[in-house]
Amino acid sequence: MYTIPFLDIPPLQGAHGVVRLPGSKSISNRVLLLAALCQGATTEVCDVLASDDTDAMLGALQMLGCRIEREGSVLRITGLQPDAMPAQASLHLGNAGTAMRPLTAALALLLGDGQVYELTGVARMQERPIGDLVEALRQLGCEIEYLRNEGFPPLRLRAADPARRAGHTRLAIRGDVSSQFLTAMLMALPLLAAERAYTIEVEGELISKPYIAITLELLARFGVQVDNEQWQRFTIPAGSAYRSPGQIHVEADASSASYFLALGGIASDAGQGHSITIEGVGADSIQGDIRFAQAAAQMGVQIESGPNWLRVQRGRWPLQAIELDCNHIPDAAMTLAVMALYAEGTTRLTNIGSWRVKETDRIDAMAAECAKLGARVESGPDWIAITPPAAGVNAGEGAGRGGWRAASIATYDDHRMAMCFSLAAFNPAGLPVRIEDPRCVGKTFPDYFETLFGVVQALPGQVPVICIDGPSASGKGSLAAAVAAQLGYAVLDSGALYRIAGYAACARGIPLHADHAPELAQVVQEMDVAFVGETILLGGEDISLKIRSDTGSRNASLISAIPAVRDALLQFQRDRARLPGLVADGRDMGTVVFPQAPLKVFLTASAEKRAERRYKQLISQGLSANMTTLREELHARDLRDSTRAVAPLQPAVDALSLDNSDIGIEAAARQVLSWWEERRPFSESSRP
Ligand SMILES: Nc1ncnc2c1ncn2[C@@H]1O[C@H](COP(=O)(O)OP(=O)(O)O)[C@@H](O)[C@H]1O
Ligand SMILES: Nc1ccn([C@@H]2O[C@H](COP(=O)(O)OP(=O)(O)O)[C@@H](O)[C@H]2O)c(=O)n1
Repeated sequence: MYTIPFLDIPPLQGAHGVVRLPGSKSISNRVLLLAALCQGATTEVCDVLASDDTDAMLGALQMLGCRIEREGSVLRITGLQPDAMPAQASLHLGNAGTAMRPLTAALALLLGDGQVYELTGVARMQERPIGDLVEALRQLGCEIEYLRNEGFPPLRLRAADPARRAGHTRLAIRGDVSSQFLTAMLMALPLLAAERAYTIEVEGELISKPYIAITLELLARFGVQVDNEQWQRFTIPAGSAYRSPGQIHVEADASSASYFLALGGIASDAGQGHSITIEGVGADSIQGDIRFAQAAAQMGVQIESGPNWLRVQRGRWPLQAIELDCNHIPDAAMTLAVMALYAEGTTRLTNIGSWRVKETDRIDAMAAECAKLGARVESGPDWIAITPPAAGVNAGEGAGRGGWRAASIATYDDHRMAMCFSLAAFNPAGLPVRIEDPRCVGKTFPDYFETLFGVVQALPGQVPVICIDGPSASGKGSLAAAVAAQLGYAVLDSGALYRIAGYAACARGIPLHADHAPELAQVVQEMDVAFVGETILLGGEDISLKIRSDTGSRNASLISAIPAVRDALLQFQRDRARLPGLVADGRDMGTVVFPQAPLKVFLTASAEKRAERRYKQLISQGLSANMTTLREELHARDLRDSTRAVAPLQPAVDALSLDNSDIGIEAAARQVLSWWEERRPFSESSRP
């Protein structure tokens, strides 16, 4: 997961490969609660989603006394025993609607005398309505107080008054704000239905029926058969009780699949034999969002499917604009809005009023961010219409007047905003896209960007590379790591490669001399190197520290002067340029390996400072060091590195110099990041 302030996605071109998606959030949180409501029984839940929202549910269940054991991808959950639940509890449910609503209902019915529970969440959760659910529960005699604003969490629950509850077996609930209210009641009422039936009347048109279908399907798997009369009246028969299915499998998230269905339709060129295969969810899914596939197909995407897989390719191109009532796919419909950026004509999505009460007001958010990209957007209380930017780059100010603009996309703490807008990186203008606060995908798909980068290709030469070259111990490695951490980029420590090469050659007894160039190049080609975090393995042997010794440094400097060795390492280094970007440090990153890099830094520090730093570094690593020999060695190495015939240490003509003798690593990183920012197109162009 990228836990950085923003993630820049370079312009992308193609997509091909296989993705396995994480478990469905809707199924995971329902199953976790249902398993917890099977008193005393143990349920094995396989492939449950690991995310912020499921963590919120699991944390709450654990606090209530539920036993939860994890073994690989299986969670073993032993149901709550009401008499063993704590007298008081305060549950923080983040921004997880799928935890807040059903837990409110189930706990309101479960609480016994003297028990008092408080349920709260993040600020946005405190703006998400829950009044209709509370009203429904109050019809059953439940005691629920609003602790801040009427109609919104946080809530305080106390035991229901049995006298007031008696005789109430019918209740009404609104169905037109959030289907989660009905889901919550459907999951809670079986706790009361041992002796009498309960009936729920839905007031108003029921939105998001597919989510209710998931609820009913899962209730059936846990032994409760609900009678569904036309989606308007639901009866939980007398004698209902939860029974653990023993084991249950969570299918992959169909809403998450929408991004990859769109991706294939936008970027997997069938002519080149490219496709995106999605594993873990398929045609027989119980999730309503699987019907996103039909909407995508309507826009021209080619989709094949089987029981547990989907395969997708680009069909019609550009995509076809559509007009669609999206009530059946409220979450996945956001992906259609971004696909609309690649369609011919205006796409109009209607009946999406529920977008306004989700993680953010998604209609406003979607409108604002599509406009930043240059699209023309209109919207109303429950609809949005998007006309894509013209194909070129927008030179002027203002949205909707011309071509594409490089935008910094605000994500409003909404995972779906972040995932949707990653697809804007395929814009025909070849502009990068900045996704602010990419960590928000943790709500349902923590590794979304990693999964995306695993199957997409950047435009040739468009993976950003920042080069940091300079003399020994000037701080290149530290600076590269600090800059890369801020941007979510990988690091190439090219010096380590020469150190490893020197070590490998010595281990084979080959003199580090130009006379042995062919054998040395051969050794380099055969090196079996693995980088595991900070650890470097050569043929399985941990050589991380050994190559940092004085001898390791000298050997690296000697072998690196041999052209055949440098040639042998060239492609390997270039191949490290991977999405979303790379920071490369060494001697010739800017001059030889990545001559086209958009930012090259030549890092220096005084000889005295460098010797001191290296001395301290070696001592702290437990290696021996002597200041006098270190100074001499550094001097000799600088001389050798900068006077050798091939790829000598020297600044690239377009490199920026940074002397960090008197500034720390953080200040140096700030300087490099500010140079980098100057080279990014977002600051001028993303003003709406
Ligand atoms: N700006 C700085 N100020 C103080 N110490 C630094 C600075 N930059 C790096 N160092 C320290 O100097 C040592 C050498 O830095 P390193 O990044 O390994 O240099 P290089 O990769 O250029 O050989 C490390 O112990 C590091 O913590
Ligand atoms: N791109 C590079 C990186 C390192 N090298 C060589 O490899 C040696 C060790 O590199 P390093 O970056 O680990 O050295 P330090 O700066 O850490 O002392 C250098 O002295 C160079 O001779 C190179 O020739 N080209």
